[in-house]
Amino acid sequence: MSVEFATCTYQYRRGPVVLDRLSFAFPPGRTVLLGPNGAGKTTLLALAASTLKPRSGTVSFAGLNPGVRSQLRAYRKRVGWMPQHITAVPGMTCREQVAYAGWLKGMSRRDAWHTSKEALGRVGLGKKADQSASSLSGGQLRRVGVAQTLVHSSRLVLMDEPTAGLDPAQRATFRKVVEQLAESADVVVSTHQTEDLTEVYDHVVVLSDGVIRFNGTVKEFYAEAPSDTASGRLAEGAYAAVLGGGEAW
Ligand SMILES: Nc1ncnc2c1ncn2[C@@H]1O[C@H](COP(=O)(O)OP(=O)(O)OP(=O)(O)O)[C@@H](O)[C@H]1O
Repeated sequence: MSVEFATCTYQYRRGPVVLDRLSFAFPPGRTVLLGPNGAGKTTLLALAASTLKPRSGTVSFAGLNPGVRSQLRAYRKRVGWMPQHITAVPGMTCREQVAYAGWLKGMSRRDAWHTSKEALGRVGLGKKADQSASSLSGGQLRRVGVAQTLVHSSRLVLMDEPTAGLDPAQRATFRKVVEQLAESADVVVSTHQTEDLTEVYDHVVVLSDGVIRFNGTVKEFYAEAPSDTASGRLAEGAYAAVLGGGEAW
């Protein structure tokens, strides 16, 4: 099972056509979505999260189409979305913020409150549960963002540039979170940094100018690198090759 786009077109009101009749399915498992700035990664993920609606074509996951009114709620319950910028809700504790996200996804208050503690524990913030969300560091706030996707037991978790601005230690923690998440959900993580492509992922998708340039396993992706590429630079070499030798960012 995976999220599928069928001849999807998306254009911002006063902006470019970002996706033009795109037909594509994210593979199941752990996928990293690579692409330069402006490639359309956020747009693609926001369509998958149903926060944007395609101008034409359909998005579907688990047999549900978010464009059909009666299926939207069930769709959103299954799909967790972590946007690029997580903001602390003023006056809420971490636990309240996570529980609130669950309630917004249709959980009862009681269930959302109950599972919020566990979700925070899974991202290593159990001890901060009763602390004001506004008092957290940027990296900790992102972990709250991850907990918000865990609270309603998503089957698919979409994360938009979750590692931007994280230090190396926080990146390492994030990789563990992805590994844990993948035990119960498919995960798609977008980034424009090839160093985020680690052994944690099974698949690579490269998007550029709204077009899927590559969709395959990590091994297949590395094979795109020129044969004289040093082993430590395979991701970088493959990315440049897939983008046609253009700038990697
Ligand atoms: N709200 C908007 N209104 C108009 N144009 C937009 C809007 N949001 C994005 N765009 C344009 O759509 C295109 C795709 O943007 P998108 O944010 O999806 O790319 P991205 O790959 O996520 O980029 P980045 O890595 O920089 O976040 C870009 O040309 C961008 O300028």
